[in-house]
Amino acid sequence: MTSMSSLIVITGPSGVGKGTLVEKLLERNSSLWLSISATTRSPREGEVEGKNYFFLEPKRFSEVKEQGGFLEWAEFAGNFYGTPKKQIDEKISQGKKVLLEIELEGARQVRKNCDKSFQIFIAPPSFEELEQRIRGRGTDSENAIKRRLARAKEEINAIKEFDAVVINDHIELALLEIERLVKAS
Ligand SMILES: Nc1nc2c(ncn2[C@@H]2O[C@H](COP(=O)(O)OP(=O)(O)O)[C@@H](O)[C@H]2O)c(=O)[nH]1
Ligand SMILES: Nc1ncnc2c1ncn2[C@@H]1O[C@H](COP(=O)(O)OP(=O)(O)O)[C@@H](O)[C@H]1O
Repeated sequence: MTSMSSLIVITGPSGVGKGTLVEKLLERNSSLWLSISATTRSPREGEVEGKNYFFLEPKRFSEVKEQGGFLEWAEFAGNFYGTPKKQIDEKISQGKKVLLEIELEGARQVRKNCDKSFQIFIAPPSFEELEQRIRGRGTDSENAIKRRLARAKEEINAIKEFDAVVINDHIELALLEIERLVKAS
């Protein structure tokens, strides 16, 4: 089975439910491993260093970037985000499927630079519902919400670039669909 993908990329607009879906996927599938990204964004209430992100000062982020420490990186809504290279090869060689929950530019870099990835786009049932979810989450400033919604339009326009699209309407149905795709990838 040479066609198996060990890198699963999950992309989709902010507030669509990526974090919620990924958390449940990890609980239910022990063969999945989530890559923890580095970011220059400030931690939200309840976010934990090393669990949600590695929170880095911009200077430190640049150093890691210059040293080639990121598999991919991108700027999103005024902050930098990157996937640390360390551990990814190790987890793949242990037989894990590695999940990357990243935005569009990062997904494009992975497509270009990595041998084989399977890329899933998570779409909202509607733009209105997306806005309600971001606002309902209650974690972001009005400015951050506006930037995320503007970016969401560009991301949704890139939907055709992805191997599969899953609409996150009923969460259990979305999870089953992602699990089916991951198994088949
Ligand atoms: N390219 C890239 N994007 C990332 C990485 N980590 C997180 N992201 C994306 O950055 C965007 C913003 O993430 P975050 O600030 O946590 O906000 P949220 O999506 O609104 O919860 C999301 O689309 C994430 O998927 C990474 O390592 N690389
Ligand atoms: N299928 C769904 N139906 C309704 N609300 C959802 C669904 N999936 C996630 N949510 C809610 O939407 C909000 C944004 O989800 P989150 O996982 O933080 O999104 P993302 O990681 O894509 O930014 C959260 O409040 C979450 O509980």
